[in-house]
Amino acid sequence: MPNTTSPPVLHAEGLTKRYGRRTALSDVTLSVPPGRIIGLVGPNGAGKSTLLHLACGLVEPTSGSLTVLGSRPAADAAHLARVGFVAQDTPVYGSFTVAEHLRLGARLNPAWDRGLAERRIAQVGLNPDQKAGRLSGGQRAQLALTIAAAKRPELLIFDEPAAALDPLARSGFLRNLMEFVTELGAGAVLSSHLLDDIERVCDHLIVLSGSRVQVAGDVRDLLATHHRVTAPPGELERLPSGVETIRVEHHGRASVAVVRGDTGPPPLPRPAEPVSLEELVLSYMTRAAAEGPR
Ligand SMILES: Nc1ncnc2c1ncn2[C@@H]1O[C@H](COP(=O)(O)OP(=O)(O)OP(=O)(O)O)[C@@H](O)[C@H]1O
Repeated sequence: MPNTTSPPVLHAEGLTKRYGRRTALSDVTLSVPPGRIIGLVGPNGAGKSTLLHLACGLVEPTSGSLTVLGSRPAADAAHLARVGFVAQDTPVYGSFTVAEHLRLGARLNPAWDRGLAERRIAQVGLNPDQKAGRLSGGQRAQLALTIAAAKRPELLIFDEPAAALDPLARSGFLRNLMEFVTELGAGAVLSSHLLDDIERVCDHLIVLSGSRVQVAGDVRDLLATHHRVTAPPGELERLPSGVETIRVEHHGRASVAVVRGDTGPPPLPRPAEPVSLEELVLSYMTRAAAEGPR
């Protein structure tokens, strides 16, 4: 079980990744304590997969640093075994059966939990003799999740794992993911465009947009420090110091702002209302899109 003396699950300082002249990730600095389920959200091309690929050691930073569970990503075989990765398209070997995938997993991973793998395959109704190439998207995602979890990693990384699944399959998949994380005592990073999913399973949020982190933190803290204020136009242009405007929308005779005040309830001229996680995320994404690349 992770404890408070464990190193941060992710720790980035000035992390930058360029592909040729294209900047995929720019000057990312963040630190996430262990044992969290981290939601990574952002528009297409924001840099989410790049951050996850850096965390798995699949690509190297151009500059800056990143540690995962206290070490350089994929530093050695032992570190590789501590991280389970499920890639965006949940790749499997089409001509291998489900059972062959499990045997391969056992051969490649010293801490392979055969009991967990076989129990999970039975629970989700996968036929061990079925060729993986004939599985549906949902079944493939379940197989990939089972393989990642049977490594008994300390951190599970998922790149849009549920994107191709129908709502019922997605709901089941997320429930399984939560069960695994609890059973393994592991942390997880989950990138998704589906804010409902993020809201359902994540307790830590990172919003990436335009290759930069727009906001990151504990979900409860973020919801406690962000508010919605509605006021006549003009009134929201002069907010007290210590209150940051994230986004303002004008609707006829009213303006609606999402604001951030980190030192208790913001001293606002109008009542502050709570925001949903979706509203918070969209406010940061809208602001980043309006600012354009920096
Ligand atoms: N191998 C690569 N070569 C060149 N450019 C790349 C490469 N991988 C990513 N990029 C670029 O880096 C930027 C970030 O891409 P990335 O895939 O990390 O975004 P994303 O947030 O995961 O997007 P999506 O939500 O569409 O999956 C994009 O502009 C993308 O075109």
